[in-house]
Amino acid sequence: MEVHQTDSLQLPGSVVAIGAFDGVHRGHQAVIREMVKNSRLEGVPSVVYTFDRSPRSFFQGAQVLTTPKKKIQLMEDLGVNHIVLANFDQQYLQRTADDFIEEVSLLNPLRIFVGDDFRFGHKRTGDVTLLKQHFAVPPIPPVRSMDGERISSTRIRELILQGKQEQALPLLGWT
Ligand SMILES: Cc1cc2nc3c(=O)[nH]c(=O)nc-3n(C[C@H](O)[C@H](O)[C@H](O)COP(=O)(O)O)c2cc1C
Ligand SMILES: Nc1ncnc2c1ncn2[C@@H]1O[C@H](COP(=O)(O)OP(=O)(O)OP(=O)(O)O)[C@@H](O)[C@H]1O
Repeated sequence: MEVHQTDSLQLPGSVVAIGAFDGVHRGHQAVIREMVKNSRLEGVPSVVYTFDRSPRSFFQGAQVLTTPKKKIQLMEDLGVNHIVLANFDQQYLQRTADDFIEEVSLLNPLRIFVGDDFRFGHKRTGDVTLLKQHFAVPPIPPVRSMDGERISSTRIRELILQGKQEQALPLLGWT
């Protein structure tokens, strides 16, 4: 697996998943597995586009579940071919939604895997409706825990803060 900075990777075809993926929890794993499976079927490389720091930690000071190093290792274990690791800093977050679409276009994605609530670009102006005007975006079914609740990084952070590690760890699914 190769790790790239922003704007440095160009591919003639690919399948891409985008997101913070903090914790690489069971929901993230399902998305990435589906993306890797799809890339193999299509015979193109799989790419995860993510950030060195989760936007939620940058803006809201949220606890970080996985360091970039751990995130990269977990992605590698899932069979991902390329990671684009953007430095999520003041300069990067000024990029507009169109700038982001232009960068992702360098990967020539056949499909982009993102959830319905995915936002991108300065002040979160880009959404899935805009992304769908440029790329094919298949639906992603939510992965839920036994109690029926959607697994999320936020929920795992809350459980850890409440000292409920025994409930948080099974949601991560790699410890
Ligand atoms: C180019 C770019 C610029 C962004 N700028 C902002 C921003 O100005 N304000 C903000 O709250 N989030 C910004 N974000 C973060 C997104 O809102 C979102 O958290 C991120 O794309 C990860 O998506 P996810 O939360 O679905 O994993 C930006 C994201 C990208 C890719
Ligand atoms: N439980 C889940 N089931 C299916 N897809 C998921 C699940 N959780 C996250 N994803 C998808 O994984 C990608 C990355 O998501 P993201 O990093 O925003 O995770 P999150 O757990 O929702 O984070 P947060 O709680 O911090 O918002 C998105 O495309 C999102 O839709």
